[in-house]
Amino acid sequence: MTGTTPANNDPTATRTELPLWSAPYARGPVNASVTVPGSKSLTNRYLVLAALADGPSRLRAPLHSRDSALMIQALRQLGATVTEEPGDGDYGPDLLITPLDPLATSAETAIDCGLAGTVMRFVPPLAALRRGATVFDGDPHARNRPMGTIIEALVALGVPVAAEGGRTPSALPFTVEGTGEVRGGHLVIDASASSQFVSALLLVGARFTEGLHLEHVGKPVPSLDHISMTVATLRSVGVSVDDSVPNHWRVSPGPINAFDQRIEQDLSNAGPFLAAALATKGTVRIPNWPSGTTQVGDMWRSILATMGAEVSLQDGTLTVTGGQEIKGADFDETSELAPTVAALCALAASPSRLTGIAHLRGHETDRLAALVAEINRLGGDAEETADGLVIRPAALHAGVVHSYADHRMATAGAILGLAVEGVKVEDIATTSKTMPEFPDMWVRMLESAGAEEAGN
Ligand SMILES: O=C(O)C1=C[C@@H](OP(=O)(O)O)[C@@H](O)[C@H](O)C1
Ligand SMILES: C=C(OP(=O)(O)O)C(=O)O
Repeated sequence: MTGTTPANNDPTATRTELPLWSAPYARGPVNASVTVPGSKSLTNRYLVLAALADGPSRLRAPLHSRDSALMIQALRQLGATVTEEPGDGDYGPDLLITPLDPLATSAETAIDCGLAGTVMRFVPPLAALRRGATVFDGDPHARNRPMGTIIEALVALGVPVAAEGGRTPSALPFTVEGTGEVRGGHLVIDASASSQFVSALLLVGARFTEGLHLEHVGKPVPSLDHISMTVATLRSVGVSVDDSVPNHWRVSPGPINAFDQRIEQDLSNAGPFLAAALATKGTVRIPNWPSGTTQVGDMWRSILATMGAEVSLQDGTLTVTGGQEIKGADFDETSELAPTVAALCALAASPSRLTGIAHLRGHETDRLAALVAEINRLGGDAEETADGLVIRPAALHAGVVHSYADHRMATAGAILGLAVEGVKVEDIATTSKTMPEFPDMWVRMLESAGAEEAGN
């Protein structure tokens, strides 16, 4: 089910005709309970660790989406076994993983990274630990995503990485010549373009002969919560990580324990549903909200309260009720939550400023340019700054929201459509990157709000 996504995320390219989805317009307040599928970030981290563990592992309630399918396929190609068994969750089977054998030599294999940052950043260091050549490529736009740091890191670790013609690449596609062993030690990188460079190296560091002392030098690393998640995930499988000094991470060499792990639901993907409470002045409840988590999506509790919602977490259920109006506000470092926050800001009664998100230009699309273009196409007033966005109140009108093969642009369009009649979202199926169920879940949530039925 890896599928393909079209190349419409390059704003300068000729656009391909894609289906338009009539976003449901809410005629009244939504009142719904929503259970969200498993976390992409946790699923793909635990999949990598399972492939390197000292025995078979089980993931309970994992995500099943394009990004997790691409990761599973990549691990299978590198020699791990991944099978499914019925699970007890709402969203598909559990996964059983038998680790790969690093010493087994296998034929050259070509891995499709799709548009998944976790696959294109996390898998090349894993390929370095196996004997043989692994070719990496992905969707057309994947070739524009920052990759230089991970390539340079592997080369510095003594792992040959080459592009066609033998030159050293700075982006996809490229070939990693794995030797089955990496010495590790002290490695200096610039991870200012993506936290995933740090996570990718930490995830495999325990399997380097000398472990890894990773040091970041450069502008600040973005999305630090995702690095905390990597560190917590590693510790949960017995890996010793010292992150007590800022910009230094020390991973001790040693085994990765096999595990049986339940995956939390994806709190970032809970965002659009919670946003619906504000956009429709209704109530949305999310059961099984974790009491402690490293997911950046836990920030919804403070973000949505700042925007005027009533937010409570009781007996594990997060309840969000929208106020009379959405309040604009200033938010720093909203990471992958930013497109959802920006959609709410475009519906707000006062101005907002989002800062600390310059690196979103290297996400699934240039998200800053895409958000400005799409909010303004509906009559909004959004402007790009050096490191974020300014969004001022404006009366929005019907129109098409382009999704640029970006799941979070598509869900941002759906949020705008709740409050603005006549919004059509291009290629809603692109939400399959992390939430293939999104269109059905959205329509189900809106049954409580007298919404028009969605359709093409
Ligand atoms: O490690 C991860 O799972 C992620 C890290 C972040 O990447 P960046 O640091 O590139 O923002 C985040 O935006 C992405 O959605 C998932
Ligand atoms: C940036 C994102 O994804 P990726 O893991 O592909 O970087 C995202 O999901 O918002």
